Amino acid sequence: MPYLDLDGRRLHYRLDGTAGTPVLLLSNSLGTTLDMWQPQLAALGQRYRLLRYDTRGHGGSTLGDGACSLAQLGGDVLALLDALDIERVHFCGISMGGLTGQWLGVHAPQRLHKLVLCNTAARIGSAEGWHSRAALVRQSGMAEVAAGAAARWFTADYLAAEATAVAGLIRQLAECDAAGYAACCDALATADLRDAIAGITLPTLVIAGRQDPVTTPVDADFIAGRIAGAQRVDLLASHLSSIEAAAAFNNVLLRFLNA
Ligand SMILES: O=C(O)CC1=CCC(=O)O1
Repeated sequence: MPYLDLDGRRLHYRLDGTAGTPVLLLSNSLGTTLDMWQPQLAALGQRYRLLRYDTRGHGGSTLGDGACSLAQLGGDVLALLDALDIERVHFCGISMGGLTGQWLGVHAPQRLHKLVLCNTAARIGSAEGWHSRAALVRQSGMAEVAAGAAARWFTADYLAAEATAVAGLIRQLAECDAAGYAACCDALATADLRDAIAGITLPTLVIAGRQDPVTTPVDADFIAGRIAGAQRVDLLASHLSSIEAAAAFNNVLLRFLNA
């Protein structure tokens, strides 16, 4: 289990695949870990070296002094690339990870080849909503947020068909460090890249879930409309489309990256 030490914090990551092949960096959503990319490993790992990490305050990555902003989340990615001596990567992030990708596309495009933004928005939710969710978990722990997550993350059909797999993800969310989760809610509360992403010039693919109630196809249209030349795809899924529609997700991603 490799860890990167960063000023009293540690960042948990995994780098799998053959040295010399292009690196695809995968960035997780709020309340998940690098394990969420399990459905991508076999399909994408044949062609790409896969670099995954737990976002700050999640999984094996600690929070540090407690504060968290989108710039810090983006800075963690740059610190990881520097530490591993990797100049440039393809970047794929989902939801909060997609916001981190947008931040990198704006502030560090020289470290990226192609950008894949999945089930995300240039501004996710509202500051008020994130502040109240942060306050809830700081006060009462993860139980209430975990209880509502399945309906935010997956369609009813997927929940019925894959109850065991979903239960595992929800259990992991319930065990998430409340302080780490809340700090990332704080980061989401202030993250607003609606103007800034117009400056992104990287080849970009924007993926939405047709039934995503959190970051909707309209949010994806907004991003694709602001980034010149961005490609735009809808999948038959809710919020965690990389899990719910894994085969289609992998195909779309490979077609874009391999082109
Ligand atoms: O609310 C959720 O659990 C979904 C979500 C919002 C931002 C993110 O990364 O996940």
